Amino acid sequence: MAKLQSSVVGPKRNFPKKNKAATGKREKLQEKLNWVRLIINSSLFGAATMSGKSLLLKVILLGDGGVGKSSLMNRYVTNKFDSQAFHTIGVEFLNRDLEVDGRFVTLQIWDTAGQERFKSLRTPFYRGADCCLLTFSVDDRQSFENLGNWQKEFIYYADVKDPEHFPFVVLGNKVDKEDRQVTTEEAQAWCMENGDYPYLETSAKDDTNVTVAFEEAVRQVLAVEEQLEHCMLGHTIDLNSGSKASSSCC
Ligand SMILES: Nc1nc2c(ncn2[C@@H]2O[C@H](COP(=O)(O)OP(=O)(O)OP(=O)(O)O)[C@@H](O)[C@H]2O)c(=O)[nH]1
Repeated sequence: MAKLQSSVVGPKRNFPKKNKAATGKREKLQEKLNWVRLIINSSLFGAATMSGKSLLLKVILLGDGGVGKSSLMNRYVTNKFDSQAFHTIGVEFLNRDLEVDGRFVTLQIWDTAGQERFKSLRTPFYRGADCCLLTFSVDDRQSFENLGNWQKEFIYYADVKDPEHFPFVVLGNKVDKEDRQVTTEEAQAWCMENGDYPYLETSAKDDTNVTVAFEEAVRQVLAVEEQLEHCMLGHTIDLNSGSKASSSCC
């Protein structure tokens, strides 16, 4: 059903997680280069726009460094998993075409750097996102406790006008691991309290729920769009009768 379209146009990750010595000149130069490429790339795309017959949706993965954001994106788009993945610097994105409930969608997945030191490199790319995937790792309690900070950071830098209705989806990744520090019930409770968000437990390694997670993101966006369309239709004026059509939702 889904058509693969793997086009890496964002920056590459450049240094191994444990090799701090390699974060010198080369990294700074690479960051500058990434900025230029991303400013060009991001200016070419807008949120929820039509490209040909397909709807272009921008979804963004946020969460602490090392929770598996890049691995989820790569599993979904290229069906590959790298157990020696590198930290992301700034952001990168991949596209994949898919069909959800009869709608053709080009999903533009933006993967961000979770490490605090890259904050200024990732936040400029939040604007225009149609959905935000808040990600933590079930074997890392701190990453779960930081979800609220990620949610706030996104709302602030994406300049979300109506946070209560913005489609967030929460992902508890690395469910293949045995040393869990966060239970399913705790995560579900957080989602319920913070906006009744859908919660999915994923494993980029085992390919558990990865497709389901991205499809859920699309469904959430489409549901919001349908709601908006419904509201707009509700506000059309019937010129024949001279009266305003009734509206109950907006
Ligand atoms: N066991 C297991 N390991 C995973 C899974 N997903 C990612 N990993 C591993 O976790 C590490 C971090 O994965 P990344 O995908 O780079 O994490 P990230 O969230 O993109 O990290 P930053 O780029 O620093 O923000 C890598 O060693 C991955 O191989 C998973 O589902 N299960």
